[in-house]
Amino acid sequence: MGYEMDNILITENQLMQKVKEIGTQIRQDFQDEPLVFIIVLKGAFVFAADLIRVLNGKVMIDFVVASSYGNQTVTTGKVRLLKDIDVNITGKNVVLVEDIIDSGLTLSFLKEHFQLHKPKSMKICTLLDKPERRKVDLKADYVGFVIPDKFIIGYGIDYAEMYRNLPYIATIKEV
Ligand SMILES: O=P(O)(O)OC[C@H]1O[C@H](OP(=O)(O)OP(=O)(O)O)[C@H](O)[C@@H]1O
Ligand code: HPA
Ligand SMILES: [Mg+2]
Repeated sequence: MGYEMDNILITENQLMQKVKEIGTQIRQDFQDEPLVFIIVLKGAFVFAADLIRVLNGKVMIDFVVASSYGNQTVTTGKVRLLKDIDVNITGKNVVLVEDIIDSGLTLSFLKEHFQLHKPKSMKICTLLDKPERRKVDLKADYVGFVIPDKFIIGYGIDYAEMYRNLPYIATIKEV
């Protein structure tokens, strides 16, 4: 038993349009204040690469690597922080950039982790939100698309490390 791509859920054009909208909104909210984007790898790398290029003004970026799914379609429940940030975020406006919030465990772990650094503000920006599967109470400040309870792939997001290269978001089916 395995999985393969099923239907396209969000097209390349829809993604581009939404990324522009989110970028405009963030800049409007912070005006000309400098921002630090913390990008949650691996999944958020494609979304973040597009997002930072539609954002005007001063933007610093850094990366964390967090993993909790492995080769499964359900969370292991254990978030492993494989790489932490290098930049100093104390007193800075921070935006955590994620590809998807599903159970919410990854971001609630990271949010708590970064609050210890005492940033000036911390916002959560996610391309996709799957609220039906939440295990912890977590809300994002910027959400691209609210999606149904289906395992998705593409645009940086994987199943067992595959499919990150797809330019769209698709569902998978069991075969
Ligand atoms: O809300 P949650 O249930 O925690 O799920 C969301 C997280 O799961 C995925 O990461 P994953 O652990 O698959 O690592 P990856 O980014 O390297 O694919 C995704 O990129 C998010 O970081
Ligand atoms: O739907 C998903 N697809 C891929 N990775 C994920 N991590 C959390 N939810 C998902
Ligand atoms: Mg993954």
